[in-house]
Amino acid sequence: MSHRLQGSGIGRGLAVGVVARMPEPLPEPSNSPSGLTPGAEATRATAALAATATDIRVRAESAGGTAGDVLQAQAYMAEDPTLLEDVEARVLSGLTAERAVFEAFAGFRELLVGMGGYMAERATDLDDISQRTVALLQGVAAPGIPDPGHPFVLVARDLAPADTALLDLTTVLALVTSEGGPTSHTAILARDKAIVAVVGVAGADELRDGQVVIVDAATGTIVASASEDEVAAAHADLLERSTRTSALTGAGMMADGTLVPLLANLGSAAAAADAVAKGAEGVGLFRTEFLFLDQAEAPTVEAQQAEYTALLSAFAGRKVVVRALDAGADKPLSFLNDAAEENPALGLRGLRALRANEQILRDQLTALANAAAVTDADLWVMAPMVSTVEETRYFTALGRELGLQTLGVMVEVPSAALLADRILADADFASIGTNDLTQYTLAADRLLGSVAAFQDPWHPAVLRLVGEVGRAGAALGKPVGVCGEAAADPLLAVVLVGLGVTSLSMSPAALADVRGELALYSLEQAQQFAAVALAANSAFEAKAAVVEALSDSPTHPETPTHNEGARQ
Ligand SMILES: C=C(OP(=O)(O)O)C(=O)O
Ligand SMILES: [Mg+2]
Repeated sequence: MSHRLQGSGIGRGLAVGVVARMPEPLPEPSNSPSGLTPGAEATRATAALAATATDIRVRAESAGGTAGDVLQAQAYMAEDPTLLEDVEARVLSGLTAERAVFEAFAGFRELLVGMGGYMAERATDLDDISQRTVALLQGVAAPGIPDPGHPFVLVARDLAPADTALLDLTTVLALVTSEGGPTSHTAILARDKAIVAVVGVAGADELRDGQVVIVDAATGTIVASASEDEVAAAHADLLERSTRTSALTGAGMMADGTLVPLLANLGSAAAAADAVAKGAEGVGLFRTEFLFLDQAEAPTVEAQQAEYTALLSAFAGRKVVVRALDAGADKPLSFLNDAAEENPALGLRGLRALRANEQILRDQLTALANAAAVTDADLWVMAPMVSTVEETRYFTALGRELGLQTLGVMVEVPSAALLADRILADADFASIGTNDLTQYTLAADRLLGSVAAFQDPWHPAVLRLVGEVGRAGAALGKPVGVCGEAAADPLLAVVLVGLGVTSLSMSPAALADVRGELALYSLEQAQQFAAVALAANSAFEAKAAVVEALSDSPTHPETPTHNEGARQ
């Protein structure tokens, strides 16, 4: 008999296949004393860690894009001086290199897990480095992706970034993990590679090799030991999805011709070409954090200018929205966020941190103005985590002083949404960050698995705030975008447009699905769906009510699956 398991779905794909489990980790290295000198063990340990870092870098280069960035960050972990010192100290106390690496990484892992949230979700990255290095020292193969000789659904406790980044999508139909939250690297990479994935699945440890499962990311469910009828229905669903127009390109447009520009969220200029190939009409959110990560101090104006120039050159004649550095909370930077805070998400982050270090902001805006002057893109610059009208005035005035023309703010805090009419009187545009807006509206840490159920942008409280901003934008004739994950949910994207949002920005992998869904409805229908969602009492009810409303809709296909992007 089939039964259902539940986790957090990444994307909206569907897959049917047999389970192949990731092999168990290597056994713990023995802690009997070393037969070699401490010096010799130290050399073995250092060489093995360096080789692991090099190996991960090679994978980073072959993966490229977001996966490459994630792996580069993991390679830095393998070279972390504090960890190396810890390993050396353990070797000097008489341990073997294997045991010293194992213990040092386990200690650091505990520290990260204790910190919770984003840091805790990096624990898998550390485990992976430890396993690879110990395997290297023992001369055995590191546990890796299984190869059963046919396509399969990969089931694992969690996957290391190196493994997720290099998954062979011709054989891995879907990914199911028992650990990891929606912001773990596994989830980020799965989203980026459009892998059908459900993470944090309670009971996934019971799934066995060869068992037939149906993985539905849209609902976050796994049907285990699926019956023949269930498998047949899933195959019919897959067939129906494959015939849908999921690879549309061209301007984002509703059925009545209303244009809704579909833009890309990017983290590096190197990702621009892929975004253009996937149909991005421009960039709706360029996250500049990566330029500042792993640095002892902020990059120079010249270094930043080179990156911004490369980005703008890839989008000549198109809109590119760059966000000023958003440091703090889940993205701490040593040179900006030095004081310990009890509640960093409510602390000196985003524009607040920049204001406390104004030279860093001035340098960044100068680099952007210089890049805009030598390229033909339409550069818009926005501030992160703005919560007051006064902050809006500060940012737009400073940007204008430094030569920038189009200046806006991110609406990520309820206060900014509620006063959107006053904020948009000063700002040229607003871009709603639904990830943070949901976190702050529902008072639920966006990185904490235990409150993940609250972190749902379908919640009518969040939608009401989006509607406030949409209304203010329409009254003042100012554009209002959405660049949080909500924009990548095709059905929610339609609702957002109905609430007055004028452009949507998302991971390039999501563009085709959103474009296809928008094309099914007129603006008037989107407004009706928005009204239905606003009238609900919960995120679940809001979505269910819209699904019901659209099934009555004349333009919708007969089977309202609205969950494209299936693994086919
Ligand atoms: C787009 C957003 O910003 P980030 O995810 O980078 O905080 C958001 O908060 O929705
Ligand atoms: Mg944000």
